[in-house]
Amino acid sequence: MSRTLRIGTRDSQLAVWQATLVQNLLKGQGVSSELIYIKSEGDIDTVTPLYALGVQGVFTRSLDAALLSGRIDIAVHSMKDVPTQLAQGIQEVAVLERASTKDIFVYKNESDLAKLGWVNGQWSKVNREEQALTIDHSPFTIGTSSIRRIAQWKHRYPNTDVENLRGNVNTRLRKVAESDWAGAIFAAAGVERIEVRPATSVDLDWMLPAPAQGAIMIVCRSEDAEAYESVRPLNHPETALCVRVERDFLRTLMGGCSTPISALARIEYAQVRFEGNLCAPDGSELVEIQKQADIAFANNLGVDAANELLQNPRVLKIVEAIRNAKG
Ligand SMILES: NCc1[nH]cc(CCC(=O)O)c1CC(=O)O
Repeated sequence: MSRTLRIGTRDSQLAVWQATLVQNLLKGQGVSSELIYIKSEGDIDTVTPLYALGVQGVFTRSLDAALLSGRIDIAVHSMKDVPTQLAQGIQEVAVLERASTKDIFVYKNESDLAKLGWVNGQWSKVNREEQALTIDHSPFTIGTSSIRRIAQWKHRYPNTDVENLRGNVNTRLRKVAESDWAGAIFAAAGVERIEVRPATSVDLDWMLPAPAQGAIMIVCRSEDAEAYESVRPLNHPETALCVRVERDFLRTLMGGCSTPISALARIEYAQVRFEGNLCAPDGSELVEIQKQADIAFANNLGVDAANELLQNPRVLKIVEAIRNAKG
């Protein structure tokens, strides 16, 4: 293809890193491209918690508009920020091989880790009631604006105060460093890609990530067959399958991003192993599910897991609580 593809990206360091990766991969396929920077609503308002911005796709809508108006040919997204329902006229082209899916806790004082149950380099089982006692009377504050992280954290550690923490990865790292909080939660993929993961951090193995966390998605206009053909070879089928299962789970339970719904699918020995959960926004309830299927039969795994959960009256109550919290 002789055309130079215009790659739309947000201008945060992480977004540019991801778009440059795509540019380099395309170059390897003999496809030339240039980066076009587009500001998103999520970058302009860096104060309001994401779940309170009230619209879906705060990081993706201006890139969608740039695609549809022909200013750019493809857009590169952190896939977990992309609404499960793509905008009309836009299609998924490729999902790159996934990086770490984990959430991590960036802490200030090592002594706080023991209170959280991190003993001898691993997470011990904690019991909500015992935990309530452990960090009772010593105010324990963490930073995050993710309703999903807040709910899972508070489910495990009920006596935590959570402070709003918005902005791109670098801004958030600086805010934590300047705060008097115990620490804050980040996606490992984000801090590892741009090589700013602090040594004072631990993987939150007990927390399930956002659907599609750690995956990069490339989209183009639905009718742009040429862009599709050029970019499609970058697709990593195993990652694409796993993130589709995770997003099916989210969409079937209740469409929308920034909900306290988590999901992770992994391929091991030709099996897709799926884990998902949903939480009441205040962390008081958590219901989880695990399911697996042979790769060849895994297409409906996310939908099936969600439908199985929806048979449970506790789940229906949580879904209701999530809807009301968003009201
Ligand atoms: N919502 C912001 C966002 N979108 C993607 C990432 C990190 C990279 C990824 O998870 O793919 C982050 C930062 C974070 O959650 O700490």
